[in-house]
Amino acid sequence: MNLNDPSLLCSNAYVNGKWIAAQENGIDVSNPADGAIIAAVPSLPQEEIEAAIAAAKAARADWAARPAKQRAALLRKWHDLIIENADDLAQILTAEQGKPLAEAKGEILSNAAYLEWFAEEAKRVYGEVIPTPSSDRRVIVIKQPIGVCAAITPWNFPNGMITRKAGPALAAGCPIIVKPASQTPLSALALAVLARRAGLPAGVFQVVTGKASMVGTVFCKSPDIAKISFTGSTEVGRWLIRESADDIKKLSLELGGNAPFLVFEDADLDAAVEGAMIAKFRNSGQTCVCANRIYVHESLAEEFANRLAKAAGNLAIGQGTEAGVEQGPLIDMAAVDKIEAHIADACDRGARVLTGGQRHALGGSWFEPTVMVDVSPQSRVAREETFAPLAPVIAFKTEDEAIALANDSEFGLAAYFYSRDLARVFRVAEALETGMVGINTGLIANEAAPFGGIKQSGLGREGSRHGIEDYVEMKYLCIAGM
Ligand SMILES: NC(=O)C1=CN([C@@H]2O[C@H](COP(=O)(O)OP(=O)(O)OC[C@H]3O[C@@H](n4cnc5c(N)ncnc54)[C@H](OP(=O)(O)O)[C@@H]3O)[C@@H](O)[C@H]2O)C=CC1
Ligand SMILES: O=C(O)CCCC(=O)O
Repeated sequence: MNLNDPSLLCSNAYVNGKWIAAQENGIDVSNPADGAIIAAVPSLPQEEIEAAIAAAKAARADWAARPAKQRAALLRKWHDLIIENADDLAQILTAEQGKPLAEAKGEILSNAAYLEWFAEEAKRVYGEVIPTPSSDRRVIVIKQPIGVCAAITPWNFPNGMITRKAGPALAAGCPIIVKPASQTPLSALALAVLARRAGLPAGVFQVVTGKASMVGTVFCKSPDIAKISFTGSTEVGRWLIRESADDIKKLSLELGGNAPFLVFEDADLDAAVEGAMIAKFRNSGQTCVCANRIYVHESLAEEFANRLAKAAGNLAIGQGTEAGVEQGPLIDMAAVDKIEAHIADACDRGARVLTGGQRHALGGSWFEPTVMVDVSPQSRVAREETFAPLAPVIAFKTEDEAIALANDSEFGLAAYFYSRDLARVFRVAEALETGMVGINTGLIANEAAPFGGIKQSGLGREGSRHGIEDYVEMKYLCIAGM
């Protein structure tokens, strides 16, 4: 890595304003492109996680008491430093995660926007005065920070998932402790370097690294953690609910998706193919809102699949650091095993591979972008999140059938559809059982929008004015004797 500011490549955990170096039992961080070890971060013992919680608890009252404008100014400074250092942050991200540099920089810039957004939103956490049923009383609602928060973040957006959670927490007046994915802690630690540089006080923003189950248990069992925000697998989300049930802890959960992508007979086919390319192959298919199953009206299915296969077959594959590369390696070999299993299962049920279907000649965890047709709706790929570059095309006959297929899932994060019929646009959008719907677009996340799911895809929303509500408690003041 050739960084303008080498101090951003930090392998120390950040607790109470101090850096903690790895001992001999550190966690190796490797580059998925070549397996090379980039760094080792500490596997912190339980006492250090408890120390981080104690530091956050100690910092809480001062942080919450600061005027929102002051908190906003610090968040804004952090945001500006992230933008200034975006090229270095992108190199660190690509080195540990594999995605192309341009995508890495896109992640950094588009998610720094959440810090800016919530810095502005901090000043608008309004209460209410409610007219009462009796004239001698007044009802006032105030909103107060929820308390110390913990965030557990995944490897697919190692930078963005942190700013999305830290932004609203810090804006609302809550200290936050982040436990990044063990595969990608360096982006989190670089953010800590910049948070410190921006002037965020000790204990207000901390990054701990270590064994996930231990850290998760300490967060869940600590009476001093008021809320946990998690992005990752549904399985771990479920575990967090169970583990924190005794304390009735507040949870925001952004879990698995299985996004349907529908193309109706009145769709603009070029636009639909372009949208599917983004919705499916961004981050090599490793996003929770990735199109997982593509339902196309039977009159267009073959044509759509052929065009999609052509576009997918043209994607430039290589090291994320090479200019022009559009698909990096998958995060690890388990991801390769999963896509292979989904392809084999679909083929066993009669599907045809139009492009891809194999490990890429580059070896390692690279996999060819794959498009399949004649996929059975019963296939694993239609029922489980593949989290890899596999686009299965399934034909449908009627709008009702398409909606029923789309909704036939325990997940409800994102859905996409393409149609130029206004009445259908509203009908389908309202019928889809997901928290987010992309209509004639394959890209839906931005800081102004409430990102989140229904069903088993999670709880809470990130972004928009709603995002800060997850980090405040409402208190009702009943004033009598007026
Ligand atoms: N919604 C999304 O954006 C994501 C969805 N996924 C889905 O999950 C699948 C598996 O990916 P995987 O990385 O294993 O996802 P996980 O849910 O296991 O990991 C996400 C985060 O949770 C942490 N974690 C794991 N176990 C625990 C625990 N017991 N207590 C507290 N924290 C825990 C991980 O830490 P550590 O890294 O140290 O194990 C990581 O920081 C993917 O194939 C995909 O389907 C995965 C990532 C993101
Ligand atoms: O995969 C996720 O967990 C978030 C996706 C963010 C985005 O779409 O930019």
